Amino acid sequence: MLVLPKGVRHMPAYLSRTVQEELVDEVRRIVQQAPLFVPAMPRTGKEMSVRMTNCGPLGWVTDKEHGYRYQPAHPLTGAPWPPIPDALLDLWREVSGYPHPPEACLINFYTADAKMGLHQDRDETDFSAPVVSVSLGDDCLFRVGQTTRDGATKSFRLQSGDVVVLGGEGRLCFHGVDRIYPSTSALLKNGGRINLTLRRVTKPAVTAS
Ligand SMILES: O=C(O)CCC(=O)C(=O)O
Ligand SMILES: [Fe+2]
Repeated sequence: MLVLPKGVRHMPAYLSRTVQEELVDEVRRIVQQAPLFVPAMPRTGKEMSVRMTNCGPLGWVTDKEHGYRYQPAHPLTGAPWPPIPDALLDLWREVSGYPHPPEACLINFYTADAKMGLHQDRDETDFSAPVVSVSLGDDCLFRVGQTTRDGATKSFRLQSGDVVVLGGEGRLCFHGVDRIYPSTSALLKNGGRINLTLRRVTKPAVTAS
């Protein structure tokens, strides 16, 4: 049995094929309004291999000049990001254990040769909310480590419809995508993998009771 760090949950086949197809349709609609952009690393300007867009009140972006950040508008069009689809808000309510909605949904698109290096998700101010991530399309080899970069890592395959939650002690675990397995899913007509990552960015305002 694969034992994951505390707070890291892998839920295989969590989403039905019907819900996966609905989400792909939603992503198509989002990409029409908020086109995929090429993220670049801070300072070096080195381009990442994934293509990205977002939905939600905030979107995660990165470029050479200003680095990793969240902003309410698309970096190329300046338009607000489209709303997060209800199916994803439902998923967040089911699995997050967090009483406030997510603010950002990063949409990563991987072609057959794309990957994502080991990193922590730490551009948010509220780490008490988990990161909830959905896989659609081709399988990938996902790697999860500890909260330090040199900690031991475990690798496992993510398939279309799988959900991963990084929460609690696992919220800041290093993770990345080592490779895509081409032609392992028929969900996306032209192949590739879509990853949807839901995050709470800001601490909710304290309301008087
Ligand atoms: O594609 C994935 O499964 C992970 C994506 C990710 O870690 C991120 O966007 O921060
Ligand atoms: Fe991440």
